[in-house]
Amino acid sequence: YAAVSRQLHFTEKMPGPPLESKILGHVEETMCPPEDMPTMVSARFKEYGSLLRIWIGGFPLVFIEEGKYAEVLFTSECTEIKPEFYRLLHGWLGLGLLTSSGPLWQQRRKLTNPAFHFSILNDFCEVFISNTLTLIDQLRQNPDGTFVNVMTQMKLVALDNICGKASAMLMTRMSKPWLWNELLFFLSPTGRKHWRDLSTIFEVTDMAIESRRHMRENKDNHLRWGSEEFDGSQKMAFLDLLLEACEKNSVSLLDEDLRDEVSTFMFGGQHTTSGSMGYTLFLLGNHPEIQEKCHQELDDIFQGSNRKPTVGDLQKMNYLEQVIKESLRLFPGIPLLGREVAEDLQVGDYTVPKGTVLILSVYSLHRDPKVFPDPDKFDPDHFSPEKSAGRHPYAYVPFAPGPRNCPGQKFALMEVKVVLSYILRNFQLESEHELEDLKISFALVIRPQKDLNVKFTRRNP
Ligand code: HEM
Repeated sequence: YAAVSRQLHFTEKMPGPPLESKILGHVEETMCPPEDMPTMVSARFKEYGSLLRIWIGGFPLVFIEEGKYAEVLFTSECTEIKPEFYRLLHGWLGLGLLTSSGPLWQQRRKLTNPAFHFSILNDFCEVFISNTLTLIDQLRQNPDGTFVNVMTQMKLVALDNICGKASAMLMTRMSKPWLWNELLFFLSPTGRKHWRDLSTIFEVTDMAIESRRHMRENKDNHLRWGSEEFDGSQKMAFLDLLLEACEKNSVSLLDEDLRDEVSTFMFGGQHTTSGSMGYTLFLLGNHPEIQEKCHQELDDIFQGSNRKPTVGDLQKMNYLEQVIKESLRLFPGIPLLGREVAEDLQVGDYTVPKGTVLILSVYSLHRDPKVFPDPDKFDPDHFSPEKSAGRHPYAYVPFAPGPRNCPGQKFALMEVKVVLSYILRNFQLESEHELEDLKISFALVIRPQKDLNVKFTRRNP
């Protein structure tokens, strides 16, 4: 009670909608369906400014949308804790890297960090290329001139659909406070459906772990990673790092822990990346002049050859990189980032008391007209070297800065570049809908409300 009154004391001073009931708080925000969330959040910031508080079920939430506030959030040592609402993901991601906090998170982060070393990334380039060639073959099977939903097409494995549903469930659950209780949730029809989706996900993750374990046990099966012998290599993908740690007993990892981490990487690595590719294709499909500049850049690099890209080629795709960054600005994979404040924290003129949840709306931050003039326009020049120079370092944070940033960001950028450059070398894109007509929802990831249909017409590289 003392902690709640203290939070009330400090947060009452902040701008925000009037508090009619301290118990229920701002129920309309809680009950807001995911598709109304972007409008609701923007309207609140417009009304109260770039720092505001709301109360939900007796707890304050402080929303922020400006680079200077984001800087405080991500540079403070007391903001490594994931808020209570991440608990709603525990049934799926358990206490994996994304959802855990404290010493457990520190240990796992340290353990998996080497999996993102640049030498590992370079090895992955080949994997991306071979998957993309399959995708290009699939796209070629669509007759020229038919529209394809790019979000479905970019989901390179069917499982991603289920991951999408499981993540959307988090928002549905957040909008129905009676489903926050685990027992009530799992007794409800929505909860039972969620469990069925999760068991499919778990079947696949368990299979992946088992088959990798089996491969490791049969070292004579010529299993190689990159160019080095598998068991003598320092270059290991993340699952190998975890399995090796289990074999050497250097950390204690139960089968459930392995499953949590595999699910976390599957969710973190797949859904966000396929989303970024889908939005970028859609945006290029309704901006022919920008698409033409990408074609030009790629034609200059490949000179009419259909050879595979090298890591060096990818580094030369500067304009395509600007396009990808701009697409992540407009549609950041994770639109809202939450952190619990472990100590009182001074944010601007206000003290955010210990235990309060701070939520950065990355979506609103990235559309700040003071930083990105004409913020709703798709303009890759926002990321030209000249325009990027001197920009507030926390004005653009699609991968979240600070100690809990995305470990897979380089991996993701490389994957997106490989896939998009291949598609652009082979096809001309045309989107069915205009950018202005695109409505999005805030699930755990950002989702389009309608299919993003794009026409792929073959072109000669
Ligand atoms: C365009 C693609 C991606 C975007 C936009 C993205 C974005 C993010 C963001 C914003 C966070 C912070 C989440 C939070 O604090 O709640 C995060 C965390 C994370 N991401 Fe990514 N991500 C992408 C791709 C990837 C990939 C490819 C992987 C793995 C291969 C990955 C693995 C993770 C993990 C494990 C975390 C949790 C890190 C921690 O809490 O220590 N992500 N990502």
